[in-house]
Amino acid sequence: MASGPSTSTVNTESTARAFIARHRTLLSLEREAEIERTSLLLTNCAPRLLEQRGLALGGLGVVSAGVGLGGKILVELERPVAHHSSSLPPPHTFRPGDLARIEENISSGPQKKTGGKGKKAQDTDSDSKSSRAVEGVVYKVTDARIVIAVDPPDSTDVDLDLPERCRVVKLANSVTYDRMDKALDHLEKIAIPSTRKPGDKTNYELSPLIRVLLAMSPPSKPSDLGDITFFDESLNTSQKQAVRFALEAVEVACIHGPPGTGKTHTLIEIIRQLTSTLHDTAAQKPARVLVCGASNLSVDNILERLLALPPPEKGKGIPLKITRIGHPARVLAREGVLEATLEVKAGRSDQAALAKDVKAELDAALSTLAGKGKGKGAKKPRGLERKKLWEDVRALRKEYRQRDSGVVKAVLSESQIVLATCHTAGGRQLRDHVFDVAIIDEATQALEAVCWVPIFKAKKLILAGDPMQLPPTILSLDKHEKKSKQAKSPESTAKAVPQGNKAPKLNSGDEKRTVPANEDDKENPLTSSTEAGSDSESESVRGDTVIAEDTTVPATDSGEKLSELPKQKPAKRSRLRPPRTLETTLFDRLERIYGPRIKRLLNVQYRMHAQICQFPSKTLYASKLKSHDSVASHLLRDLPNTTSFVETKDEETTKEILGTPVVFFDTAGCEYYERLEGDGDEGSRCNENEATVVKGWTEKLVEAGLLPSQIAIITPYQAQVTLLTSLLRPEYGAELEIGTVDGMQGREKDAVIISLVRSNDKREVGFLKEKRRLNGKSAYDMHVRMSGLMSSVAMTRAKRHLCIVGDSSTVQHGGAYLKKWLAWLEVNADVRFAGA
Ligand SMILES: Nc1ncnc2c1ncn2[C@@H]1O[C@H](COP(=O)(O)OP(=O)(O)OP(=O)(O)O)[C@@H](O)[C@H]1O
Repeated sequence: MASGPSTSTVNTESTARAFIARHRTLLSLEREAEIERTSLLLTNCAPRLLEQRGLALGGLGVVSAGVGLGGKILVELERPVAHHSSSLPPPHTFRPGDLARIEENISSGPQKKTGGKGKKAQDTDSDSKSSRAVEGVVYKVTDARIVIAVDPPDSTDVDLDLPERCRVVKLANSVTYDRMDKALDHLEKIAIPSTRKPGDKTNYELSPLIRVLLAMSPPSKPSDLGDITFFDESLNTSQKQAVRFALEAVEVACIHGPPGTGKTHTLIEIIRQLTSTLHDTAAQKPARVLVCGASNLSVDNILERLLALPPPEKGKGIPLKITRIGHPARVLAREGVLEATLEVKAGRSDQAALAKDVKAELDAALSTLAGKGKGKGAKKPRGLERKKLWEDVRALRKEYRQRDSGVVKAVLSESQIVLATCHTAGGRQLRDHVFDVAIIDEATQALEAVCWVPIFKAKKLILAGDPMQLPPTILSLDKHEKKSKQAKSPESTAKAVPQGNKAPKLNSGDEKRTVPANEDDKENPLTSSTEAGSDSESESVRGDTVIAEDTTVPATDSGEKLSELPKQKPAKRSRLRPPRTLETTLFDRLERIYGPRIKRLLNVQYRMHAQICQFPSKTLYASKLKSHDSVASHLLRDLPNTTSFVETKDEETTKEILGTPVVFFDTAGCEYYERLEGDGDEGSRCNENEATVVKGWTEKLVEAGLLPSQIAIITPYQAQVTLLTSLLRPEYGAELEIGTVDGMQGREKDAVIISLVRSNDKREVGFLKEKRRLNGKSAYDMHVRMSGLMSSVAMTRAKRHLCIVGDSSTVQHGGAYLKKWLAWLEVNADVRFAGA
């Protein structure tokens, strides 16, 4: 009798099938949302509308266009003052790494598609022959300028042909989605063998790591590494525990690093331990490590720190061979960092010189074919001569490709540590490379599908992140979510959030998660067939409850051995469940499946004054987040640049301005009402009186000796950012950071001022109608941003001083979390009457 697949295999396969199908659906919605946002460019959309939505910057002039970055041309653009009242562009969404097109500025009317030289944009409009367009990658964005890195024109003798007045428009980037789709296809073939094509010879290994990630097997018992000699002895106990945990885990380890707790510090030690040549014994070999991050910034942050490590002492190991993969425009332009890029390293090798020669020959042949060969009056060759030249071109192209990929292979094969963003790890350069360990930093900001790209290349996975900070930005979320939330008032959302000490799941994501699945969900075959009501969102693992269970072991400074840890209760549920939204990250999911045993919490923070840390620690980290002695009592008055103020002013004045960690300017009763900027759904809020209070406090801080670069102003509304920028930039310049919370994640400042904006006689805060003006954030998202995200990200940026300006009587109606925060402020902050 032929034996068919067992019932458990069928069950496992059907679970995997539902999981992958759900991911595919969500990703295709997300891709659609992204295209919808940028497809405005491909429709007859007025440039003004694109600019309003932050997707285009018009009226720019080319300042310079020089070669840099591994042969790319850096085109620097700015707003000429002759044509504009201010050289500062309006708020926009351009960030380094974005795909963008430089095109001729057409002052009004529908957008025209343009052809162009260099890397040509698609020319779909025959009327636009006169206009030129070039595509590239945003390299740098400053207050007044934007720099785009573009490929040089194909032909060596043609300069970039750029219009005099330009517009830069943002383009949809489909590569990331393609790679995620590919990763899901690959996963499907691994998990469900019947989906493989007949004759497919690819090795689809269902490795122990993948089994654990798909909840097919529990994680193996950790190995016992015995005593560990730490490279960095200054690591604190929780960091050492996390290092040991990551090294001893067989398949997967998660490191939970709240703000300023040395997540990167810890990762560096892990990388050093993994790659140490001191471990080159029969039992333990130096590992080959792929280090990825959700963003280029996180990757470069690690790269910079690795490059700054001292070389090993003589006879104690060999220097690490490190290579960074990525478009040079996306790599941090700092000394050393660019040197470690594949492009620069490959360009330096001997083989590269040969490849260059071939490229020169190829370019010359192409020029001749185009009738631009050397010598006066060169003509296009014809007949046999032309045929022969084309044959040469084909042969040269082949040779160039071979030589070029040979160069890349040579550099990468000798690299022990390779760094890339998750999706770049899916590029052709790493096609046949395998690694012992993949590390993903900022894993709580990465979509799960993109994490699978590096996972397939490794045997073991280490994730680092903080599930209490901003989740990945999801554009498609609001479409589905809005429907379910519109029926709900902020108050009803607040009710859904448990109060008190019991199980206050109050965090950046929780407010979304507290909303139960609605009728839409029930009707949705995807969610209903997969128990929409019991998926990872409604069973959120974030918040105090889970962190309270975190495995923080009474420790010695050497860090505990995992094998000695008390046995933990197995997690109640260990099933692979299709996610309801893409906001459920791999980190979240693993925590839900395996419980706290899958992670270690770093519990000492090195950033905030203890009082600034108190509220987030209590509400987001179950009071486990402690302040290191070196920062627990640090104040602005301890900064060297405030010394002369301290020495010349009386104690009361010094304390008022420089000696108070948390100040709350409460505008309740002042009638400092907000204003809706723009019309209807397109509008954003601002509050002029609040902006005046912010300005006044900034002035006081600067008068007391603070540098503008030591201050950040954060507010949830783009209109308030614009207003504050116009009030403060002329005086303090770009050094003073003013922005929404998104740009501040992972950053810190000595003083942070938060302007809450909302103030109205209806006491209304939630479900704001700020449409996708800046980050594709929806009405619902703005509500969340006012509450959980504001706290977990905005307030944890401050090192020595946090100042909040807002109307307590309005803002406390913005949900349970804000209410709790304002109550905490009333008791713990120095509350000052804003109207005074
Ligand atoms: N063991 C330690 N001893 C002293 N200082 C430390 C230690 N660990 C981290 N720090 C300091 O804490 C700060 C934050 O460290 P790091 O940048 O590694 O943290 P992070 O968790 O990655 O930060 P973020 O909150 O930005 O994600 C740095 O100034 C670092 O020098």
